[in-house]
Amino acid sequence: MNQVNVVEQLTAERNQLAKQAVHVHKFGGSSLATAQCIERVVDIIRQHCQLNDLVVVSANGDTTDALFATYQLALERQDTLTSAIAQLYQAQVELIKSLLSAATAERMIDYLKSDIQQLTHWLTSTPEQYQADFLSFGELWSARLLSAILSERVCPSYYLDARDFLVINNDQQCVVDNGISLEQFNQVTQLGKLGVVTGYISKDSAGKTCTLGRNGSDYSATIMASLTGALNVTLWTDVDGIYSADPRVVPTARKLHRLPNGVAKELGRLGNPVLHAKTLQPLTDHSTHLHVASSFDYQNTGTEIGKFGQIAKQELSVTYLNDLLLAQSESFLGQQGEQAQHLFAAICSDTEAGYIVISQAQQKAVSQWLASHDTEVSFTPVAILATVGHKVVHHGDVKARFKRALKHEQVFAIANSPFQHSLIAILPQACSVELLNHVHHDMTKDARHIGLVVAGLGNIGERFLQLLPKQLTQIPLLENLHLVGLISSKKALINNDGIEVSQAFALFEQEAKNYDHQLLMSWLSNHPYDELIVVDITPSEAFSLLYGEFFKQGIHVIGANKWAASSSTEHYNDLLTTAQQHKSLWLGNTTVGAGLPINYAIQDLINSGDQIIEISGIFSGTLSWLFETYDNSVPFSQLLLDALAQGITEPDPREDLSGRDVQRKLLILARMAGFELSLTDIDCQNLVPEALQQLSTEEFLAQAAALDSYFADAYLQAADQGCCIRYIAKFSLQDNGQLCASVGLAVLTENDAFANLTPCDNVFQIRSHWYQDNPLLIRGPGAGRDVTAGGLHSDLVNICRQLVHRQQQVKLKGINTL
Ligand SMILES: Nc1ncnc2c1ncn2[C@@H]1O[C@H](COP(=O)(O)OP(=O)(O)O)[C@@H](O)[C@H]1O
Ligand SMILES: N[C@@H](CC(=O)OP(=O)(O)O)C(=O)O
Repeated sequence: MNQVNVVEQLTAERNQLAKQAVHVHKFGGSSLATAQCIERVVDIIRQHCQLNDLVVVSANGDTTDALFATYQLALERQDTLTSAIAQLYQAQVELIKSLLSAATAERMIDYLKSDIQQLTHWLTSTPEQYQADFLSFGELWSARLLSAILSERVCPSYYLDARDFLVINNDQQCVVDNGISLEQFNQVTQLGKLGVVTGYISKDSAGKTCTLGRNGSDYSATIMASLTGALNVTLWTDVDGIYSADPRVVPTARKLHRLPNGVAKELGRLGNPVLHAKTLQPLTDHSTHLHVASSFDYQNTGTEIGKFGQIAKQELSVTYLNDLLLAQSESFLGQQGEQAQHLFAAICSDTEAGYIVISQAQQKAVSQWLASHDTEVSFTPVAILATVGHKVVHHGDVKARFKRALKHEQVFAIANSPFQHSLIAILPQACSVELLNHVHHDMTKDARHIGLVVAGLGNIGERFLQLLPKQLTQIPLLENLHLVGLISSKKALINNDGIEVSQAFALFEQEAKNYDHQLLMSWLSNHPYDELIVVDITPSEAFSLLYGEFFKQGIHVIGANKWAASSSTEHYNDLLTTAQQHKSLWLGNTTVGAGLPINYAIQDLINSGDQIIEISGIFSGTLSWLFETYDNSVPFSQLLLDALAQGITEPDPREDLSGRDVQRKLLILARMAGFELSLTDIDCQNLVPEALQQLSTEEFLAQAAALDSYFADAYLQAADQGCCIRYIAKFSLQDNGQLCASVGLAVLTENDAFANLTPCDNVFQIRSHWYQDNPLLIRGPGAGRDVTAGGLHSDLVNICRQLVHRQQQVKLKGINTL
């Protein structure tokens, strides 16, 4: 068979199997520690697995530790061995009894008794011959138990002892013999059932049991994926992802949402317990997706390991390994040093200084190798502390920061890592909690990645995006802000690796897909950012109805859209409560007065202890223009058509004349000022006579002259008294504690503060306890492309300022989950 045919056949086999094993789920010991944990795992399997997936399990809880301790007692011939064995037995019996029906439990206990008999025999005769066989019981018991539970409660299931098929070369590297393993796997696998496979254990080519090393079940899982062509591997553990440092030790650790393959490999090699050093080895073609998730909080998104763009590559983390040895010898100089580094897969080395750093277990092997070279060697206990990130060795700034962080510490050397993704400091003493926290802080303090989604790409949206590139370069607070989503009413473009801001519109034109609500919501709930901000520049009520969902996901909203802030009291209060519960921020600077700082003024007064008693003014740019300009020299309807032609009114000017927009704005301000009010509490004068209200836009425009006499009369009556007419909004607190609120046409004296505005300007007058007789006035452009887009940018900077120091809580079992 030629090469192509072999590949084709292998691919065909893989594909066939891929249909069977779609997903490999690995549950670590912590996820299977107690009956309650196992119940949770059964739930996860029920929800996430399908028949023919594979489940790989570790020993329950600390069983492997207990087995090691028992083995040690056996080696030392200690009297306590019998009671240690009894404890192993008892722990399993308790799990079996609490999770299975009486009949199945009885059968399982019979199997267990026979295992105990077997292992007692080994441990009391020649334990050293049976170490691996003995340690294998942890995974065997765990797989047998889970499979029995699944068969009783979920689906047909069977357990597989990996020693029945998984063959490795166990001299040092644990390399899998894929050919034989696959062939034997095909013989033992059962179709139409969910297989539960033992992690951690395998056999060598002579059929002897061997283990894959501590934490080796992760490696078992990726081996299974590679053998079966599974496209996904999920490592379910007790933490909801991989963090920038061990979260049990570093409370400020950040979740790494997406880890590039090479970086994950390096983290595993340098001590991160969530990833065994070899976990990524079998996934050479990178088509399999690796995912770390918490079995204690399985709705929460974990860490994805794969191939990602620039944003994921910026992440840094810190890891450490204690109990290592620094081996110094002439033989570690030059080429020989390189050979030794490779042979012992040293943690790090320096072939100019003549040393390698190895694990304590390697001391004997290294000594033997050096003896054959006839050179002296000295071994010194050391630890390492490393900063890990994509190609960090090439980042002078990261290197400099790492050195600065260690400036006052005792460091033997900063060594060359054999891989480009880490910088490694060798410490003459164990890495302390303080040191780890200190270095982690210095390396990651500025790293919070914020995703930005812009919804609504109309006039203001376009301007907002045009301003964005410059904002990102000139405002330090926006340093880690990435545009990741663009949404119009029909299309959406989402890119986790970031959308180039200077080409946002072109990219949207080329790459946006039809808007799919389901897909969008699922992305929003699984986004890989520390924080996500949605800027709503749509006029859509439907989009505003998503705010509640956004808040539940911890997503922040900047709304130019008035619907949510002026919705019913019940809905509005619900939104506020949900946002508060989920620590989501909601800013709406531009809903009233575009970029004018009316919201800041109100908030500042209230936060400072003042009480607002009245707000009034002209809140509509359109109505401001119309009444500032109208002098009865041309009919009102003609002025209205002029305003329409200039884009000053809405396409249907009745939306402006109805007063509803002003009514909503007054409601928003009243709520901002701390009053509970609904739209119906605000009297609203509709300037469109009833007869014109139901017409189509065209019909209305054709009959607009019907408005003229009303406005001419109003104007002339006012002018007779030296006054003018303006559309005013006002709420005020009455002596009886009631709020009186209305919007409508009012007659003002010519020198009134509201009577002499630049057409289109807004004016806001605030009376409070501190500003009673001489009220606070804010006036200026209250609409328009630049000022509204500018107001949205003001909200964006404001939100980023509030988020910059925010820390997300680590979801870690035992610390904050059950
Ligand atoms: N950088 C890190 N990110 C996440 N977890 C870490 C990290 N460093 C150490 N840990 C710890 O690793 C533990 C998970 O590893 P492990 O004991 O192998 O889990 P399992 O029993 O599921 O295989 C977690 O409890 C977590 O606290
Ligand atoms: N039970 C083995 C193998 C393993 O991978 O366990 P865990 O998934 O709990 O780290 C050990 O404790 O080393």
